[in-house]
Amino acid sequence: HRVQSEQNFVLSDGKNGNKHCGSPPSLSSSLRLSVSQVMLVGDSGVGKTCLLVRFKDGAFLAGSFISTVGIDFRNKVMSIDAVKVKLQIWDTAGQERFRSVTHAYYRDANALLLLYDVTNKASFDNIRAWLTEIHEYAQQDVVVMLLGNKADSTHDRVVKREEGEKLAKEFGVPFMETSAKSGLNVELAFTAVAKELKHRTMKEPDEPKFQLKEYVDKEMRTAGCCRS
Ligand SMILES: Nc1nc2c(ncn2[C@@H]2O[C@H](COP(=O)(O)OP(=O)(O)OP(=O)(O)O)[C@@H](O)[C@H]2O)c(=O)[nH]1
Repeated sequence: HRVQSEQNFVLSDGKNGNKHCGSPPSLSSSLRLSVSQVMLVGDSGVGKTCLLVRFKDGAFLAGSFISTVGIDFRNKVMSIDAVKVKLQIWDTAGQERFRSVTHAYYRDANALLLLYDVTNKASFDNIRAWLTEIHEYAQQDVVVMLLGNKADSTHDRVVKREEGEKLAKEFGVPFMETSAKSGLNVELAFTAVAKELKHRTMKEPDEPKFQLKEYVDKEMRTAGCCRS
């Protein structure tokens, strides 16, 4: 498949060549490491691979559409409040025939980015089925965020932003529109999830609980809903 997998993340302290692998190091706050698994799910063609490539490489995969086979992953380390958050991001195949492969990975996911394509009504209508599947296979406390991708395609749009907002509200999940092509909200989507996961695993006793939905809503308001 087009995305090359990465494994064995190593965090180096950059001073004397010491390396800290696996479990969170406790030397200093700048070396604290939170590791989380994020899965991209949704119908085939909604733009899961492109979203991941945009986030990881800052590029858009233009040209012919090559469907993901099975599952693939890439790592990205983000700096959240002086903590290194390593996201292991699983790019799943949207095609029905790979569904059993995807099911096997749900259990280990800490967060799910559930995508539909704003130019494809069926992909939006299928979100309910995806949420049922998530409920069945994923951990009860998994973080779920709904993303309406391809928001750059103004002429081909068939799903209004308000429809996405309404569906997300019904299921109590945060929502934003994204574009792997323009970069709209891509960084924000992953940052929001990384913040939530970091707070869950490394919350200081006196730190207030992080409110993911409030954070997303505030960031969207600040940016006038659209930022890349
Ligand atoms: N205009 C536009 N096109 C996009 C965007 N994201 C993806 N595409 C296009 O949509 C097609 C499918 O993108 P992929 O990322 O391969 O879709 P996928 O969800 O990974 O598909 P599967 O691997 O089959 O599950 C490609 O032709 C992309 O170029 C976007 O934000 N805007």
